[in-house]
Amino acid sequence: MERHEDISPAPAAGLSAGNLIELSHVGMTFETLKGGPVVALQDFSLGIKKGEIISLVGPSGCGKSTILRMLAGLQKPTTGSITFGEAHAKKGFAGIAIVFQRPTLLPWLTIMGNVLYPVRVLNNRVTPADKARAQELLEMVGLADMAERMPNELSGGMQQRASIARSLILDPKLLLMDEPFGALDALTREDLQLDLLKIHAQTQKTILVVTHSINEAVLLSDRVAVMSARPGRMKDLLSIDIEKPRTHETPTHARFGEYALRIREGIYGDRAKGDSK
Ligand SMILES: Nc1ncnc2c1ncn2[C@@H]1O[C@H](COP(=O)(O)OP(=O)(O)OP(=O)(O)O)[C@@H](O)[C@H]1O
Repeated sequence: MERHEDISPAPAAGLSAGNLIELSHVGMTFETLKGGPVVALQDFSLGIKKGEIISLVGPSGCGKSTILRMLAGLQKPTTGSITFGEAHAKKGFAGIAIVFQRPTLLPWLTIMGNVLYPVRVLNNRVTPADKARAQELLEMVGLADMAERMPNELSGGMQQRASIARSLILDPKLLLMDEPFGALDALTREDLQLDLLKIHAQTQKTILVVTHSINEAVLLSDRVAVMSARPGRMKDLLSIDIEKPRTHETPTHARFGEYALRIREGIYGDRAKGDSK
């Protein structure tokens, strides 16, 4: 619970208007035992705006998870700086929550117990108001009737919904999602993507999503940050101007295809046009 210790919260006054967090010329070099230094990230700058969904896409190994870990306070950049505003103003780790690719629910607790777990850890007790809030969140993610079930009684998609509910229980300012739907089948994945958009419309959370899927990035995002191969740098930053609410039909819009192609070009260069990946 001390994971933010090594990144001092800078005053919110250091942030540009509308930004929740800023990464400024961030670099990360890992020292390895045998292979010498690995430059994972170089000169990466990004302002994350309050209330937006922003995706990071880029080739494997370009430093997406490293950025996420730095934002979570689990790693410190070797160069540059990260300015945290109100995301760190909350008690302990409560300002930032993470959803991983796997649901990581505690198997010995009910779904309600899992959603309430961060409250129990933070406050050492759970109040009726906390329980009511947990039930609200379970309703929001479509699990209203599942509160007393055990995790192994739920499908993978339902477990991931529960972990999204759990991530919201402390009302974080920033929600970090690391390939959150990567382990799900295609249809379940689509459902959860659209449900995440509904949750975002209701909560207006600031959400950063790491994804390997270009279509997922376009569907979910207000902006997409495209990264180059390692050492990861910002290659392109697009605003996705497609109307909301987005639906199952959104990917059929011409503009959706144009954004996807531009991202593909950012990642693959000229190869993108003849590339069916
Ligand atoms: N602790 C570490 N020590 C040494 N190298 C590391 C360490 N963590 C990450 N790296 C290297 O840094 C680079 C970026 O890793 P990172 O996991 O951030 O990439 P990524 O874009 O999330 O990859 P993927 O899309 O495959 O999940 C990779 O080359 C990785 O091998």
